[in-house]
Amino acid sequence: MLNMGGPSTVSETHDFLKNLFSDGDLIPLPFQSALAPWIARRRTPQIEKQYTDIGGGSPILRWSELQGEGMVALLDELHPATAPHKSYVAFRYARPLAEETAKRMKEDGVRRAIAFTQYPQYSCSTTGSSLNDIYRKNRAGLFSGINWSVIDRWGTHPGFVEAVAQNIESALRKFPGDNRSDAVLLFSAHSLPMSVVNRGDPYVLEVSATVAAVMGRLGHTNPYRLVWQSQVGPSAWMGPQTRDAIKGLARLGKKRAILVPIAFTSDHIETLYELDLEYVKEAHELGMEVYRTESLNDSPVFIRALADIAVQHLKENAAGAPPTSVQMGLRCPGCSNPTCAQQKSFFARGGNA
Ligand SMILES: C=CC1=C(C)c2cc3[nH]c(cc4nc(cc5[nH]c(cc1n2)c(C)c5CCC(=O)O)C(CCC(=O)O)=C4C)c(C)c3C=C
Ligand code: FES
Ligand SMILES: [Fe+2]
Repeated sequence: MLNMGGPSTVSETHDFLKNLFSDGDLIPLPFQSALAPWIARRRTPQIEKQYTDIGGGSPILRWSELQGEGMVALLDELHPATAPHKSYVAFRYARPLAEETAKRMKEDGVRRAIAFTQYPQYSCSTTGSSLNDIYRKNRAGLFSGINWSVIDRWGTHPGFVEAVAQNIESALRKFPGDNRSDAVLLFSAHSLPMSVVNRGDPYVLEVSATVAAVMGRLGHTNPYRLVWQSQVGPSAWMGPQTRDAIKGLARLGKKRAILVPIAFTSDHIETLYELDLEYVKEAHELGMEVYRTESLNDSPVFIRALADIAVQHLKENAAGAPPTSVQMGLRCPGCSNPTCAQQKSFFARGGNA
């Protein structure tokens, strides 16, 4: 289960940021190995405060383990042909990193693994970076003997869409029935630099597809927009920004909105800090009544969806389907990262198969 991870305790924040700013697949910097520690050190106090304010760390490891355990328990029932199943978490920037996971998999004698991204929508900066990481660690011998296949995206899977829709419906019930339908649904996803969007990264399209599927499932009961949060630094990022959108809606006289985090499956500082402690509060000051939908966290509908996605993948695999999706084979038209090409051909061969 691939994801970026987060510092489980406040004191791990610096290492998390150092790993993040060292990732050339996410943020290519000149003199990266010198600049990354410097930027990380400078940002640490501010980000440490945010993790302190949300309860002393990121809950992502706890949620990932719970989701993984729930998923494999269902998998043993739904797909006994490949049982027993076991889930491992591999984070890109926090413990457990791929090295640690590789070691545990080796100890357990794993021969067959699915690299299952926990980002619903594909971006080369997220899932792509995690796959590049596994590829590099494999080249260094850490995953030797393991055959791989990949679940690279699942942003329109009906079970995932259902889990999000149910959380929206319960948030909407916080408004009295007669003014529920004028509440604006603001789907909010982590933004991307325009340089990445313009390289041809599929994320913006895929997040839009999730939003369209969720609105279809809800029967278009409410007006909605897709907005983008958490941009960092001075360059141009995908917009409109979530904060500006809320201000704009308040200016237009809108009184009610629901914020829907749509590109991340568990709580993190963006939901618990940025949305809850900043934007919801600011909206109230502007006279709006705003709630946020629950993150998927321990949603049984979501855990069932993860199992269903894996079962579908295993069945297709048993029927002779290739180890990666057709879509994963295509590099961004503007890609100049040689690792992307090597990684794609490695996984298309089934890893070490
Ligand atoms: C699926 C969501 C995400 C995409 C796409 C994404 C792209 C992306 N991010 C940065 C830079 C930073 N991101 C940071 C934190 C961060 N990013 C995501 C998700 C996505 N990022 C999350 C969930 C988090 C926070 C973890 C948490 O607990 O909330 C940070 C560090 C925080 C900070 O210093 O402000 C940076 C930096 C880039 C450049 C990028 C696309 C190229
Ligand atoms: S950046 Fe998208 S494939 Fe390389
Ligand atoms: Fe990010």
